[in-house]
Amino acid sequence: MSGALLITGVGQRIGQHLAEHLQAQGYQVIGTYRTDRPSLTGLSEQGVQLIKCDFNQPVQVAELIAEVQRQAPALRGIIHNASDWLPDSSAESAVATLHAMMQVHVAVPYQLNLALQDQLMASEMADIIHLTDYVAEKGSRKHIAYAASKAALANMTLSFAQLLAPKVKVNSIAPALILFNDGDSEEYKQKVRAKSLMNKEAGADEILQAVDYLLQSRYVTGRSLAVDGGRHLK
Ligand SMILES: NC(=O)C1=CN([C@@H]2O[C@H](COP(=O)(O)OP(=O)(O)OC[C@H]3O[C@@H](n4cnc5c(N)ncnc54)[C@H](OP(=O)(O)O)[C@@H]3O)[C@@H](O)[C@H]2O)C=CC1
Ligand SMILES: Nc1nc2c(c(=O)[nH]1)N=C([C@H](O)[C@@H](O)CO)CN2
Repeated sequence: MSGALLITGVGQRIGQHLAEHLQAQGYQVIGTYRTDRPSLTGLSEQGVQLIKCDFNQPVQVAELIAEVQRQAPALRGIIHNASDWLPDSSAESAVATLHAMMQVHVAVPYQLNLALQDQLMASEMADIIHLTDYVAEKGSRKHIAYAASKAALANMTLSFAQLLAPKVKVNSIAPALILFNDGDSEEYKQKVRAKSLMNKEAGADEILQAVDYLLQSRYVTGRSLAVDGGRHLK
């Protein structure tokens, strides 16, 4: 396993797990982060190239693109992991919520994919992986803007797969209940676990295994890999 991989949102949880393990596999991970966290020290010591970027700041996104183009003239892949899970807010800030969801889940992935396509094409083989969500196909009563933005991201998988084939494969991974958040109550955890046939919190390794499968494939593109414990059958 080799080549430069851009992973967004590596400061914690799934993104951190992906960065640590893909760097250990021999890829040169370029990881974006927004918030300074103790985890970043370990990633840096492991050799991950860290770039601070708030996707709500256009100048910082432009600087990120220029820095990736400098560091990786040939880019093995982009994993769009960065995300905010905002609940729908009160009416007065509803548009702000929708804009925030579309910015992090749609606008920046769209901008990065277009701006870095020459670098992806310069790699012997390349992958784009969009981290979407089971709710992209199902909807969500309490995260309407979030789910709509993930559905848009899933649709971009179809478009970019057609645009960049055959040199660059483009796929989605659609998770459900991979990691709970600090502060989730036992009552909430029990309720959410019960939404899937497997009735469990999957763990970040399930996403790493899905990423490994897609990076090693020479054929799968334009598809969404569901990692959701059979939630669609409950
Ligand atoms: N956890 C789960 O059970 C599920 C996760 N998913 C998807 O999997 C992916 C990983 O999930 P998870 O690890 O829980 O994600 P997190 O909620 O931990 O978010 C990942 C990172 O995204 C970064 N981020 C958020 N907003 C911005 C922004 N405006 N600019 C730059 N970075 C930003 C944050 O960076 P920082 O910390 O540096 O501020 C954060 O650490 C996400 O796309 C998520 O939607 C889908 C279904 C289930
Ligand atoms: N960016 C994030 N997206 C999502 C998260 C999260 O923590 N951050 N969590 C979920 C949950 O798994 C939800 O599906 C059940 O609690 C969904 N997306």
